Parts: sequence; C-alpha cells; structure tokens
Amino acid sequence: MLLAKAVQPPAPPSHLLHAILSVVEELPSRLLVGVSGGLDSCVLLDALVLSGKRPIVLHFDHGWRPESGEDAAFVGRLAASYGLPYRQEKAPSAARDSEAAARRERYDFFARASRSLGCCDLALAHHADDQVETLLLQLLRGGGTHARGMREFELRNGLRLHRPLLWIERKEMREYAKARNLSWREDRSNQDCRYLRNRVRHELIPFLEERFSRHARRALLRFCRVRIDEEEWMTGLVRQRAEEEGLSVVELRNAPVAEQRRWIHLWLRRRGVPDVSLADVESVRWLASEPRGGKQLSLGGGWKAIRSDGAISLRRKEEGEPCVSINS
Ligand SMILES: Nc1ncnc2c1ncn2[C@@H]1O[C@H](COP(=O)(O)OP(=O)(O)OP(=O)(O)O)[C@@H](O)[C@H]1O
Repeated sequence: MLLAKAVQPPAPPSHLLHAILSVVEELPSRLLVGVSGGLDSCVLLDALVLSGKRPIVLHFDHGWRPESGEDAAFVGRLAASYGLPYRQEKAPSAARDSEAAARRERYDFFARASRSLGCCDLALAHHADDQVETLLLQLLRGGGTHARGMREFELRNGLRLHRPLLWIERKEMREYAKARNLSWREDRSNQDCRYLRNRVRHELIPFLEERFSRHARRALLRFCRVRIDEEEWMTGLVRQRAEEEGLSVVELRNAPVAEQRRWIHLWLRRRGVPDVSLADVESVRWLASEPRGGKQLSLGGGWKAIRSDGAISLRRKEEGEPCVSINS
C-alpha cells in the first residue's frame, strides 16, 4: 500500500488549497485528529500537516469488517509517514448492534484519549456532502426542531469538536487528494444500501438532483447555514431558562410557539434525554396546554414528563412502568 507522500508539492488548484488551508489554519495548534483511513480524514490530516500543525492521530478499530485491522495498520503507517504521534484502540467485541452504538463507542474512545493525552480539541473530517446527508436524515427521523445538519464547532463528551471541512464538497476533497497524490482506504460498507445514510447518499440525493434541481445539494447546504445561524439566535433566547430544573407552565404558555419548541428541546437535552425528537417536544407542549396537573407522558430514551399544577418535571421511567405517549 502506497502511503501519502511527505509534505511537498504537487499542489491542488490554488483556490481549493486556499479554501482548505484557511479553515484548517484557524484550529488550535495542540490538536487530536480522528482518522478512519478513508478519503476525508486522509485529506484533513494532510491539510493539517501542510498548514504546519502536528496533531495526534486517533484511530478506533471497530472490528466489524474483515479489513478493519488493515485500516488500523494503514492509519498507523500514515501517521508514521508524517512523523506524528498515533493512538489506536480496538472495540472490545465485533458485535455491531447499530451505527449509533458504534459511534458511541468511538466517541468514548476519543474522550478517553483526550483525557489521557491532556488535549480536548478534536478535528473531524465531516464535509459538505455529509452535512446535506445529515440534514436529510434528521428530517426523515423526525428531529424537526433541530434539523440543521452539524455545526463547525461543538462541545460533546468533554471534547471540543472541530469540523473544518464542513463546507468543502466531496468532489473537492477528491480533487485535493488526487493533486496531492494521497492514498486512502475504501470502506465498502459505504456502498451498502441497507444503511439509511447510504440510501440517502446513493439514491435520495441523486434522485433530487436528477428529477428536481441539479442544484438541490447546494440549496440544502445553504439551508443548513441559515438554520444553524437561526438556531444559535433562538438558543441564546432560551439558554438560561433551559437550565432550570422544572418548566414553568405559565411562562411556557406565554412564549411564542417557536420559542416554546426551542426551549423545551434544549431543556430536554440538558437533562440527558437522548436524540430529542419533535414528538417529544410536542408531548411536553401538550402537557403544558392541559388546564390541570396530574398527567404524564412517555418520551424517547426511557424518560417521562410529569405535569404538576404549575410546572413540568422529568424523570426516568422505572422498569416496566406503564405510561402513555401522546401518540397512543
Ligand atoms: N474509526 C475511526 N477512527 C477515528 N476517527 C474516525 C473513525 N471513523 C470516523 N472517524 C472520524 O469521524 C469523521 C466522521 O466519520 P463518519 O462520517 O463515518 O461518522 P458517522 O458514523 O457518520 O458519525 P458522526 O458523524 O456522528 O461522527 C471522520 O471524517 C473521521 O474524522
């Protein structure tokens, strides 16, 4: 396997090099980078080194494909070819319940590595095409209040996540990799249309582009930018109230509906409800609209919302505890 060349020309077209380096240069100098061995993270790693950074390379071997071990070895050699420190871990079992479970394991590894290496800044190689896919997945999964793709910067699991390539398109990443003579590993599971994300990538987006607008992807990307800005503004309005333990029914009712949704969404997230859906948010709004207390509703992730006379509180459901949901 050919490894990426040392940091020297050939150079990609100057506009692309400028676009990539200008965002990568903004990152902190002490940095971790998650490298799967695929095209995206190999481009990110190369651009980081090209901009003068010396990140610590992290790889998590999920162990779910026969080639996983080779991917890990490839990333190890890649880090060595740049003279960079490398930290790798293998998943304890190859069992793969779901993509979400695999992602959780990977982020747990990132958090462990961050603690032991004393560095909280982690760069990931999500790009514009991932962004559009994420938006469509969020919409399809019913995440109405927060469907807006990913943010360039986010705090998660005690990590400061950076996505410097978020507005760079996949075809530009390929162009960069080709011009820089990079090697990478192809993940064949990316073609497997049993996974929803792959169907969005290979079927839904091409369908939208062919049948509706060849600019569909760009239009969706612009929508993400607008939504991210709006969300930041809305979140600012409700941030403080979302910290409170209970939701005041009177205050909630007096807020405009858009503000109610944003407030409830953030309040649920702050209390640890995972993957808050629009259905969860609407359940809490329904409880607030009830004239009297004494009602409760099931939410996702094993939680329930309880309405007393003046406030709504949240509690985990006990094993086997019956509780209606708004849809039942
Ligand atoms: N096995 C891995 N080891 C290290 N870093 C990884 C690994 N897999 C992915 N990454 C990093 O995470 C980025 C996103 O990867 P991918 O799009 O596969 O994530 P995902 O499963 O959709 O989850 P999420 O988007 O929440 O990170 C990659 O570009 C890379 O920087």
